[in-house]
Amino acid sequence: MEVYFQATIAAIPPENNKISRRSANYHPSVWGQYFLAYATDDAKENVFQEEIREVEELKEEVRKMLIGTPDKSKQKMELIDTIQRLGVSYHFENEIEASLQCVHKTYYELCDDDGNDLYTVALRFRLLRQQGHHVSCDVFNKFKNPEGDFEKSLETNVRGMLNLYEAANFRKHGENVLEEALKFTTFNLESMLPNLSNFLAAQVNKALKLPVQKTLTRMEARQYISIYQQDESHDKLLLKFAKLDFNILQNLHQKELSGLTKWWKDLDFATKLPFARDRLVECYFWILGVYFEPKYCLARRILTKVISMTSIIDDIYDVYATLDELIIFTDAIERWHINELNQLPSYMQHCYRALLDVYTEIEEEMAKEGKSDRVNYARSEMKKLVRAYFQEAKWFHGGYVPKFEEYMKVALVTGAYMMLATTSMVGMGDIVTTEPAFDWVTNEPLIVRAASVICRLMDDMVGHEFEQERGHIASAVECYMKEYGATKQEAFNEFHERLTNAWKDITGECLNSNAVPMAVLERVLNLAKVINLIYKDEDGYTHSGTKLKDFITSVLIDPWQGDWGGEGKDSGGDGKDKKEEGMAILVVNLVAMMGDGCVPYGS
Ligand SMILES: CC(C)=CCC/C(C)=C/COP(=O)(O)OP(=O)(O)O
Repeated sequence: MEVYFQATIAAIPPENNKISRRSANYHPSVWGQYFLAYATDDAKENVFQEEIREVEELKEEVRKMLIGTPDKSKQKMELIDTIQRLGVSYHFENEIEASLQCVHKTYYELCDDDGNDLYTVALRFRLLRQQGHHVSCDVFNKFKNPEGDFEKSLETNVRGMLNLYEAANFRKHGENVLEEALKFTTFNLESMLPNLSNFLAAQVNKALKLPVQKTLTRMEARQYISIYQQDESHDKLLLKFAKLDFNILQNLHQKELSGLTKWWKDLDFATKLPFARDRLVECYFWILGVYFEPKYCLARRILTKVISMTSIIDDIYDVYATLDELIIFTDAIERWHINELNQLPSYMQHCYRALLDVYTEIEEEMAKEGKSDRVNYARSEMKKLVRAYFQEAKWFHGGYVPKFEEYMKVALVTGAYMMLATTSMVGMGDIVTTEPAFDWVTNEPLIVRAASVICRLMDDMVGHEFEQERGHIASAVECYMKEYGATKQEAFNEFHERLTNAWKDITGECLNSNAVPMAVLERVLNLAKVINLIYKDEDGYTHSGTKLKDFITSVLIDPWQGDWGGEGKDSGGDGKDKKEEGMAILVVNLVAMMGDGCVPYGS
């Protein structure tokens, strides 16, 4: 590595006194210090002991309901699906896994018994694949006529069609029957949409926009609770439990975010590095998509700090720094030692110190569990990322447009998903076995490459025009168009195909999880889901005042209001006012309730 940097330094002229810098004019933070207000308050927490007891009781009732429903029945499948969509399945992981294993063992007989009940066959298929169990898609062939087309009679079966659509989204490569099913169901669901009741139309619309395969648990819970309570046959107890649990998790997350806001405020990047995106809350939401469960609070805190630092570093490389400064900065990160500080310009010093501090803190945390060796993997991935940032900076400053594959080789790293996938495992506790799991993830397994492809292509498709205007390295779009003499539309068509393939790769890898546990694969899958949510149609992270602000409000600010039984309403509207309405601040002592060793930040 050192030889590489010496050679580069020699080729670069000395620093110019008149430095011309780019600017991206990023908007300031949407949130400022809003979440500081949610700091832990012991006095308030004690007030809600009653709610804690109630939720615990409801949880046990739901558990009984789950255990009491026969494993192989259609009712059990529906109950599991509802529990998962309501966002409460993390309480019943063992019960659900045991039940689905049981179904998996007799899968083909069960599908035979279902006859032509498409709804149940498709639901079972999806639930099993979602859980990482491989089952064959041949079970759908029986719904085709002798000509090889799906039966015409299915076209009026909305619920069957909807389940087949959701199942088909869990296809891997080479599953033609599912390819056909996806086309068939998408076309028919779109055509029947104007004639459906409001209740069904809401479900179909939601599925067409985002299939279950790509939904994030907290976002899905927020939306599905609304849908479920409109279903006349809904279970009141389950609905109440889902709403209360949503509020409790929201409260835990608010408190975590309060602690992180304090950390961010003290760093004061907004003043010291005003050219950079100030997006702590958006970064926390990103990582909340990766893991929301209380047991991952340490992992969440680690990864939020790392992604927030990455965002700043990305802007240093992409927007502000001169190439000369980047040479020294890249070298300093490679050496990773506080002694490097003095040679850096003062704005870089601030970032460098904060970066080293974050990893030192992680190391100290992990040492308590005897797992500090994991941090070496994370640090080395950060160095790899920064080397790739530097490579892109050299391309930009040299006016070089790489060939498409040459670009992708570097840009898959600069998307940061390889680094984040590795770092996501650091704080996950004993589910990760240090050596095999970290050796696996740092060797760029297919699932991590596929998530990186999704990240890079989605980012470049929505961001390339804005970036080119202010001066930025050629993106995948420009590289592809230049190399192949293609139009923008042709480039986009190619990228859409690559995105579809990447999702199939991810599904396939989740069904072959021999190398690492499903809990680890899920983090990578979730990273892909987050970029898909935030970067669909626009760069919602950089321009975070619209779409992403609404997502954050719905998951992190608006609680569910009273009337837990049936007609409870989605609070909507201004979260701050609602927050002050009593139940809105469900200040619960989560440490006591979850009993999982989760310590809120700062305590
Ligand atoms: C996944 C991570 C690290 C998220 C943090 C924020 C970030 C760097 C987003 C991509 O920004 P960008 O569109 O400027 O990225 P790039 O410069 O790589 O195109």
